[in-house]
Amino acid sequence: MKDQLIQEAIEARKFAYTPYSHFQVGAALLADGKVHNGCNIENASYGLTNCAERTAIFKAVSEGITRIEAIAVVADTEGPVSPCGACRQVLAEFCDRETKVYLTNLRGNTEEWTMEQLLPGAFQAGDMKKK
Ligand SMILES: O=c1ccn([C@H]2C[C@H](O)[C@@H](CO)O2)c(=O)[nH]1
Ligand SMILES: [Zn+2]
Repeated sequence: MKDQLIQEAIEARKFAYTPYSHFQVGAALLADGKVHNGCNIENASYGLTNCAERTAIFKAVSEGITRIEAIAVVADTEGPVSPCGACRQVLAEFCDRETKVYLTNLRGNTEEWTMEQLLPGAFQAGDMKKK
């Protein structure tokens, strides 16, 4: 599954809309036995850019998934790509602490992280419960 997710992320990356940064990113996640992918989508108002990870997550959630089983992210970086803080927080909403996150690049340098390693002590819904 790891290799399939990476391959699907590489494919999705080709659709990245990046006229400003020219930095293409792809992501692919497994949920309920199905793979959902996404690419980064930039905007002339730069701050409205949506990263590949969040595109894949939002696409999957809008098709009814509730938990992510694994996710791969790829870019043409020196080492494995490193997801931004916003994406780490959004991932934390739909991943368990032990969910595998495969970070890689086009040269095949791959690291396996867990959600807990990616965002230790993430703020989650349960934290809003009053004692
Ligand atoms: O993990 C990452 C890091 C960056 N980007 C995008 C956002 C922007 O389009 C471009 C440069 O930051 O890369 C992602 O999609 N995912
Ligand atoms: Zn991001």
